[in-house]
Amino acid sequence: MDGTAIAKDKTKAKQRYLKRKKERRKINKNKKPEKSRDGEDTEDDEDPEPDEEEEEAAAVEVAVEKNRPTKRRKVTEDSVPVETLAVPHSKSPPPTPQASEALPIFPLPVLPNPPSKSALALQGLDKALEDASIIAPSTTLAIPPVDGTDAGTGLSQKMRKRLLELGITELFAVQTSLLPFLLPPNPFNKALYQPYNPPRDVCVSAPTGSGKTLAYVVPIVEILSSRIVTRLRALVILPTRDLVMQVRETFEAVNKGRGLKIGTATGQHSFSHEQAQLIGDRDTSLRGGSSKVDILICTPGRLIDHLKETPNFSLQHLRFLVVDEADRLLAQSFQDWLIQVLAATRPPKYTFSHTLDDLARPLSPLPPSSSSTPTTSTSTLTSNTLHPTPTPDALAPSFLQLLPSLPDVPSFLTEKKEPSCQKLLFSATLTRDPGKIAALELRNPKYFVVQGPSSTGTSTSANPNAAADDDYPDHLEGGGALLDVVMEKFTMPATLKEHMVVCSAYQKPVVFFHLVHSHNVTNALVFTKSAESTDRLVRLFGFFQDARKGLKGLKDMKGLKDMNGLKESEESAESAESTQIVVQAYSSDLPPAERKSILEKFKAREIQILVCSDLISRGIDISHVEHVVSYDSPVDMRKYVHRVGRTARAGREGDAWTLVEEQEARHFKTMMRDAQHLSDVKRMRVGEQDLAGLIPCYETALANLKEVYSRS
Ligand SMILES: Nc1ncnc2c1ncn2[C@@H]1O[C@H](COP(=O)(O)OP(=O)(O)OP(=O)(O)O)[C@@H](O)[C@H]1O
Repeated sequence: MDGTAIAKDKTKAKQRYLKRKKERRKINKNKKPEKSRDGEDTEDDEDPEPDEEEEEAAAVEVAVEKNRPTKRRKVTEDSVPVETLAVPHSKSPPPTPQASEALPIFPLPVLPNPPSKSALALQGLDKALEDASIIAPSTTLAIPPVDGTDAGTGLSQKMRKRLLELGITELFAVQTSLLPFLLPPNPFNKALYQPYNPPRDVCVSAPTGSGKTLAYVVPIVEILSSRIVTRLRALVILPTRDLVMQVRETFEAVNKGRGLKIGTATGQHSFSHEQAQLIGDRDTSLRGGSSKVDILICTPGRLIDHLKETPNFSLQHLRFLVVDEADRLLAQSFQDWLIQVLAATRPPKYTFSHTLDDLARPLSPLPPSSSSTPTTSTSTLTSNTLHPTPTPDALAPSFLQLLPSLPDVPSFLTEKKEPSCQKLLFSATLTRDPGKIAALELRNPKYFVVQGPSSTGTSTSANPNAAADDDYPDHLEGGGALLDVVMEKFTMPATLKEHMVVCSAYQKPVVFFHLVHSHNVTNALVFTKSAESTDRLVRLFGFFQDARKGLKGLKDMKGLKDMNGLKESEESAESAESTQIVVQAYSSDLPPAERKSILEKFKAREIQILVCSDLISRGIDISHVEHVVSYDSPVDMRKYVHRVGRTARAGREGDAWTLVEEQEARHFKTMMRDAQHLSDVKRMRVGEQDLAGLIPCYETALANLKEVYSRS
């Protein structure tokens, strides 16, 4: 706007201002204006002439207003009482002229309180989890006498007899609930095939060493014992070979006298050797498959190899699919193993329009995307394509559609049938990741959770009076225990004692030696972060022991009793000299046969300390393990739970020691605090005076180790 325009506007504004003033004066004259008693002018009594500033303001207002789409009034916070904001317009008293001009004040934006972790955890909670059976870890149930009733356990006389022979006199918590569920009284629900009323899937979360293996081995043996023809009816998938061997032993022990055939596939033997163990007929094509085993225990990699390349290897007859250490296996995407396994348990989406040639074709180990691509083959049954049709019992009911049939005549053959495969998932740290659980395509899953008294709210019967968590919905039974499950607060064995020692990196090996010599930490599993770390610690320990022996020899030779600086070392050497501790490395670098032999020696107590990486942190069950040392502290809570769970199994006592380097202490404590577990881990202080006696031998061992590494 140029100067002339502003001047014009200024004049117009002034004229308007004067006009309004004149009108106001007229009105005031008519109203007989009052002078205040003290002579001050009332509000309306203004200067006869607007001063320069007023004019300026009026001019600027005009200029600004021209650019505004609508006129707005400036409202200060003080101008309208806050309370009026809460009153709805319709109910408020007629506004005063000033109040009516004011716009309501809206509260300043503030961030809402963040939802609590527990509230977040419960969002979108799976219905199945809401209905979980929460079992107190202390629950037990005596095995009913062989000649009596099963007392609701579902166990047959034969099974009760066998368990008692194995020294099992009572059922552990997880078994007390799972056995009756998997072995219901109704024989139809125990049938090998249940095409019209398939069984519910099961997810089990129970602490380490709480007897999950028997909880699935017993029902599988019970139900499969009714079979007449051997078919592959139970598939157990585990993450490592060592676990496969261990679970096989349990199956063999329970199956004794039942005649079920048990096989393994881990890649320990040649592929053709395994094929010969698993499949009876590899030459003819059999739509129903062929199996020499009733139960197959395997690792996922080898299983996929057989699905792809072993003729007549079929999962159509599966009654049980067990995924043990489920969270670990679900984290492995190896060859999409899960998708392939699930697809192989379902019938391909074929129509009834197959030629008999289709039936004569070799059984494709993996039907091409069996669930997703329907075949397009058309029916042309001619006499020269006729082959002997497979007997119906060779096919599982849900696969009967592979038979040539009479599509226009509704019959039991055409009625929809579900695969009878019941999925059983187990872990001490079962995942709650909805994506991973969804990938399993569970059928109406039932959760069983063995959970200790909750620290977060109302709990299992073991702690009914615990304070309720505010965020916890009332309708959820099991109270805070379920919240703990959802928030992955894992339950530890009640008989486990946990300790942590914070030390410097330099001190760590000697703190370990101190634990061995002063706290009798033998019959121990020691976890390191890598195979290399395992190797270094074992060598260092060897040099340390040699140095102590040397020191003892020196003492004997010189008859030294009070030699300055050596006294303490001598004493500690003396205390350990009687027991030469055998320490052995166990790592993935070793060939399978050697690993097996080392484990056997450890079980036979020929080795007192086994140093290993996390290779055997899951599932391995060695009853005499009294101590677990996390020499390198675990990076996450799951690892911690599985490591410490190698001791204090089946109700036995055990100690877990975690050596935490100073710079890792914050991470470790935060991890424990987040899992609401920090208060359960007792801090043990190891002072310099505790280590002084060991330092000379440690220094010697370090020097020797350095020399070895500098040579290689
Ligand atoms: N009812 C029982 N009575 C006595 N011992 C039992 C009973 N059930 C299981 N056990 C023993 O308890 C030990 C631990 O069982 P198991 O290996 O099945 O634990 P788990 O729950 O699978 O542990 P992890 O999560 O570490 O794999 C085994 O030695 C097993 O033989």
